[in-house]
Amino acid sequence: MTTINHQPPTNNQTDPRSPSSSLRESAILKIRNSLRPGQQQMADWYSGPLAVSAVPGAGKSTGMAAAAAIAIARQYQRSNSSRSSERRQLVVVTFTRSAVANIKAKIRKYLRDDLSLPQTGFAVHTLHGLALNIASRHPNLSGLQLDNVTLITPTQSHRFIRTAVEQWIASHPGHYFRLLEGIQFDGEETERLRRQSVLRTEVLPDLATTVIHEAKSSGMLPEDLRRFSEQTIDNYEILTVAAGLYEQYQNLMRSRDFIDYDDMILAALRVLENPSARRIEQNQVFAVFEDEAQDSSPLQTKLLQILATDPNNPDQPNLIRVGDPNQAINSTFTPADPIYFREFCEDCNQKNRLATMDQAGRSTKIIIDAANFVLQWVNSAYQAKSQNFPTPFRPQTIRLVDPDDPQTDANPQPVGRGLELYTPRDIHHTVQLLSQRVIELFAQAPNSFSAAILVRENRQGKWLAEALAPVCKEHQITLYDVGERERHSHVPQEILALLQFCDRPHSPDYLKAALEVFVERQLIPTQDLNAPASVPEEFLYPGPLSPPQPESVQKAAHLCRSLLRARMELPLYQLISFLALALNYDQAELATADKLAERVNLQIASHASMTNMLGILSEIVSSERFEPVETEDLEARYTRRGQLTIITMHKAKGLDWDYVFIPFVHENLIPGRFWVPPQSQFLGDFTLSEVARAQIRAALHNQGSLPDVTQAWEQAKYLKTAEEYRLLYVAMTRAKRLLWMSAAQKAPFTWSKPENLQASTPCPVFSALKRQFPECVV
Ligand SMILES: Nc1ncnc2c1ncn2[C@@H]1O[C@H](COP(=O)(O)OP(=O)(O)OP(=O)(O)O)[C@@H](O)[C@H]1O
Repeated sequence: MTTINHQPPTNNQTDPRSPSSSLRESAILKIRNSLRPGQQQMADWYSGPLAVSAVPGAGKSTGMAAAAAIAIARQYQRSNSSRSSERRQLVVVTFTRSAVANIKAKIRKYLRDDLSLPQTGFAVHTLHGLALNIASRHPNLSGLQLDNVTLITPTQSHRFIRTAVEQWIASHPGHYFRLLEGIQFDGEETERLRRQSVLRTEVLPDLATTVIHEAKSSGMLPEDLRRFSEQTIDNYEILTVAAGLYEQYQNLMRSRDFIDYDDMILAALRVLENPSARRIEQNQVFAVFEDEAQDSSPLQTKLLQILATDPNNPDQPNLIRVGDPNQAINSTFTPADPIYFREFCEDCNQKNRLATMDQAGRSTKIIIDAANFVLQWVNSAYQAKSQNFPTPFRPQTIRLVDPDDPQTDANPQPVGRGLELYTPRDIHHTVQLLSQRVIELFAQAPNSFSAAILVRENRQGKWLAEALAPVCKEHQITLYDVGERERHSHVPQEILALLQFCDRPHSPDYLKAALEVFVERQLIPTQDLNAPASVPEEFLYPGPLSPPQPESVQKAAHLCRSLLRARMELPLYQLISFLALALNYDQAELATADKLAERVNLQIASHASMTNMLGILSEIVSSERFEPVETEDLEARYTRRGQLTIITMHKAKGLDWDYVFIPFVHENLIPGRFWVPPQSQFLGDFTLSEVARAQIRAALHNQGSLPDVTQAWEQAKYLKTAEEYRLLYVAMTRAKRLLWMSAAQKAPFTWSKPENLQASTPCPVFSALKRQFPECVV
């Protein structure tokens, strides 16, 4: 472990003779002694940059809260002794809103109970919250008039993205035609219509959303992208297309006073470019502590670095960044890239300012052994395959804590074998084995343990929740499906899609969007929707001469016609409730739909028309203004004792449970692979969005010449599988006493059709675990 060169500042020191200061010093010492060595290094920080690279369960959050409280106490002393009336504060930044609440509570507790200080002198924010704060304090510089702007999240189906695509197509017929031709095309009319639908509603919106986020949150403008595009040669000129889409989107946003999350960061940075505003902001802050630093994008990092800089000592930002590059699980869908945090760690290391927290007390020994094994196995498998890419994990071994560790029951005793590896016959057998184990565990001590099932995607969770419900009911085990709660947020969007279709059934886009909702709700089988959507009339009302429709298409058409009939027959105010029933919503979703209906009907009461209804709903769907603010402490809700939580691996990050079940460790999902959907294979064996993303990353990381399409696609595939393995590592390290994993011999190929079972290969590292830990194979 590296020792930090932490030196108390000499000029501003407290008068050591003062009784209150020596009391405070002993309180600080007491907190420090309650920390383990790595955490103490954080607590010993006085100034300058410090990187903390911590393994899972090392106590990052705990250490950061203690270090923050100590830093605040020292700041009090400093300003008291200099008799300055100016109070600078500590800014703590973390990734999610629930983590904000958690850290805030911990810091307050240290200040109140241990240090007898007022619970002030600090602020905890998410990065976006911090940026918004700065931007709104200086509206003239940031250009953000908060009363006027509307915040949006540009998803693929967002109307701004769709409009940007349409506008780009209209002004770039040549490029568009090249895409339409793809790798081969015989000019056949139905195929042309189908390809148009794929490009307009799938490929280009996907390219736009990916590129806009990737480029924008790295500080790239459309013209930067255009400049980079000159370095690439490919038939479609993907980066040029991407730059065009980005430009259209920016124009739209600007003309309507809309902003996205990246704009918030950019707005704050604009403020900080101004010397006097920068000074004002910097003078309010004495240091910045960042948790989960592996998840920050380059612009976010820049924001923190500026804010943490003391204008009187600009070379040494007072910045602690804590993270774990091995838990970076957002890089394939956000521009966060563990590369940046790794770089910060290396920089700090050269200055002897890297602390490594490699001891963890969360899990029992065998779980730690298993996680270490996975890390090494994956790294060596990758090294054997290719030397061209960095290994998925930073080599780092989790160590058990010392015997005198402050955490009570650190590295607890295992329950059962601690690690249990199952190979059920099929997923129904998985449910049987899993429920047996759950019943046994809950019977032993019903309310004293926490337990969770971690799934890779919400559809698995939904299926499991249904399969487990009867058993849980019989044994009075509370089942909490986190995904179900989230599904409610889709209600307005789904209702809007169906209403738009009812309003204009002959629009291919609206028809397709409605069909997508049916597929998502599993009311019709998964199918290529572009074909029916490109000929709405023939699809809805096939004439005697039309070619016969396959059964899946007939079912879809039937469903669509029933909606249109309802539109004709029902009064407007009943429409939303009818659609909710047609979508087979569960109780809670129905309640959400009712609430929505009530709200919409109230707003259109004086002018009840379909147009007004659609207007109000689009507003609700496309702006974030209406998003319910989470007030509940979600982390506590997810980890409640005596409850079986079903949660995705992504959401489980940062949390832990006594028993963790990971039931579907199959190769097709972990590590999975990128595949090109059949409908867009006419463009080639790659996706435009992933190629563009890899090229932008290469440009950002100054990797010399940009990769061509084949190389970029290879890089994208590498990034994806590397990240999936990190996700598995995060999932495994959530367990304290029992880690239960399984890979059934038969599983669905896709979880949109869980009933279609086929022979399924386990994730390769699962087989390796079985060989390495034969005593754990059940
Ligand atoms: N010094 C300590 N004394 C007592 N308990 C501790 C200490 N440090 C950490 N813990 C406990 O260890 C567990 C893990 O801590 P924490 O959640 O802070 O880890 P983390 O490093 O943020 O984990 P991860 O990165 O895996 O999310 C928690 O239950 C916490 O209460």
